[in-house]
Amino acid sequence: METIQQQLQQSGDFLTITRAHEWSLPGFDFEVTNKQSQQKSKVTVLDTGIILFEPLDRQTTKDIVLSSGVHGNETAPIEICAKLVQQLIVGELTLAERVLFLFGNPAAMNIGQRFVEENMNRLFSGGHSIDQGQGAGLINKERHRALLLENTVRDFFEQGDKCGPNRQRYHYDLHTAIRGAKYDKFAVYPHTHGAPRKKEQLQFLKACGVNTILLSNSPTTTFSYFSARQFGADAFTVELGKVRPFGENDMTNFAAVEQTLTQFISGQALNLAAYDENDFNLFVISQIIDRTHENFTLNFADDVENFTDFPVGTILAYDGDNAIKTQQPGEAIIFPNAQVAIGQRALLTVIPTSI
Ligand SMILES: O=C(O)CCC(=O)N[C@@H](CCC(=O)O)C(=O)O
Ligand SMILES: [Zn+2]
Repeated sequence: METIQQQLQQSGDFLTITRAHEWSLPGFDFEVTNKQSQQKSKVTVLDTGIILFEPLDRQTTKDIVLSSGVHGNETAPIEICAKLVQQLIVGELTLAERVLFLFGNPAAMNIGQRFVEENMNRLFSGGHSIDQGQGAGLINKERHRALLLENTVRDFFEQGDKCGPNRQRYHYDLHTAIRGAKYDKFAVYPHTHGAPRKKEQLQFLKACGVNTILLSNSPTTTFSYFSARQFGADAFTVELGKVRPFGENDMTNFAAVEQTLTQFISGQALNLAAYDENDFNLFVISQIIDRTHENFTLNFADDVENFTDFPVGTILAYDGDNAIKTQQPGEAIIFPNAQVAIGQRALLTVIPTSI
């Protein structure tokens, strides 16, 4: 019978293998040879949904994490990453840098849901071990998985330091949003604790088709903030459109991100456009509204899009008896979700800004 390794080497289809092993998979490694250049790379499967690519016998300067499927129903980024992984395994894509691909929550993918028991993107920076309403500690599989992802990213960046000097660390955590949006693709730039925001990163995101950026100014338990804060990585949550089931994404919408990630991984020149603030829609997060009551309701329709703004004083939501209102001109809604667990973020508001 064909082993999992043989299956992977022949098909390159790591996503199917990952989905067949929801919570764990014994590790293994092998070498691949690029069909054009004949350059060799090492492929290491560390666990289910966790696969590392390392160039052999050549210098690297970048350590790149590409994560997707931290929310199981956000399929477009999973399909984009699965294709890159496949191309690398079958030797059709040049590898110039160390790249770690993470498919976050395979069990949630299989049920077509955001999560199984708990929203994994609230479980980083130790969120996996604190009481968020259901008890403290590693009380469910998603908490174990978040800890594994944390440890994997830590090991990846630390190992990178042994691969050469002057390294740069990156983590793009790819998502799609529940609602449609006035700006189809956008990114959250995590809190930098005073460090300047990097225009070059915004230029890179623009090349990916993402020119709307939300600047966060507070710590969070998201995956991108974890990598930025713990390891000094240039890290972003990148929203690539709207949630759709597997197979229903119009992949032509993702040509720019696919091409830019391909160039990035394979060391091709990116030819980034010069930074011009007029090319971007920049917002800063204004209010973070948590659901603190059982009866939490949004005061606008389900089809109101992300980035819709409301006049000052508009009631956006009721948290129990507390009416939550817009406070500033141009204040717009992002990620509204009345169904989140009590204690979790139910809505963000943003206002236009500049850097
Ligand atoms: O559309 C929604 O309501 C959620 C989409 C999503 O998963 N967004 C991320 C953003 C993470 C961040 O703020 O960096 C999330 O809510 O986890
Ligand atoms: Zn998401």
